[in-house]
Amino acid sequence: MNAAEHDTTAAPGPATGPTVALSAQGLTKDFRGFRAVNNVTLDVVEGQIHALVGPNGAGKTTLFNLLTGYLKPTAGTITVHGKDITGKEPEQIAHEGVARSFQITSLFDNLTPREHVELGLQGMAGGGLNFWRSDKRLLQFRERADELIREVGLSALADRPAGELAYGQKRALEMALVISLDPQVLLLDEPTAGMGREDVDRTIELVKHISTGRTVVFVDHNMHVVGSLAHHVSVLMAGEVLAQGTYEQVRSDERVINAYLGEESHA
Ligand SMILES: Nc1ncnc2c1ncn2[C@@H]1O[C@H](COP(=O)(O)OP(=O)(O)OP(=O)(O)O)[C@@H](O)[C@H]1O
Repeated sequence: MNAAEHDTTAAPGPATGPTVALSAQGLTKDFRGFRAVNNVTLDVVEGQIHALVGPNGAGKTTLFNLLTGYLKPTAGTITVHGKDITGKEPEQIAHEGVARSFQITSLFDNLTPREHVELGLQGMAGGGLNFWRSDKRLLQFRERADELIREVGLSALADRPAGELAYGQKRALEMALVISLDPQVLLLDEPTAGMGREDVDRTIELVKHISTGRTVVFVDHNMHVVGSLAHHVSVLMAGEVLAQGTYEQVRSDERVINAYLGEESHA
């Protein structure tokens, strides 16, 4: 099944079909002779939320790292809005409007959410991540920072040290940092990993909210999250795309049931 057949956002019209935001063609990654990603071809349609799922070791993280430039492919190409970004550095890919979620380790315990976002905005504005800049200079980013913090539901905690935030709140702060880059394509690596049900549901709503006007690719093991968010699902198995389609389509696919959804109980 082809992503183009499930587009929900592109205007009707030209036979060219929906716009592809991010595309992998024949993407392959070998680690010392072990093929972790094998000839993966997939299109992420602009404006859609695209899930990458699959059993442990299927190659999801490797594919994610290839798409964001943290790993270089052994073969194949990656394009963003038609532009070839294969082999480019993560920073160059970020310049093309592709951002990925930060890991929790990138937060500083002593800095508040507001300071984190202000510094992120400062870095993006070309000021670099200079902690010794004057408060006055940072003030210019305050308004936007407060807006982003509000968007992720952290206004009440804006001035608390990040080290005091609960796990789900730290993940929300990471989300604010990613969207502060104002990416067109947002890649979220297991946005609900390690969360309890309440935080999972909050994160689902948050991802829906921040996906407005953006394209989102996410990796997640939680089928409730995938079913709630994804317009399109690519199922990986042993480094290959086993099936693609809507959540309903892939979950009723015999190959997927055999290979993966049998594991759903411990997702
Ligand atoms: N740097 C590496 N060197 C060697 N093998 C690797 C490396 N990174 C990943 N692999 C192997 O590639 C395969 C795919 O791993 P990957 O982490 O991409 O899977 P995954 O689908 O993300 O799994 P999980 O859901 O457990 O995170 C695994 O067999 C893994 O052991």
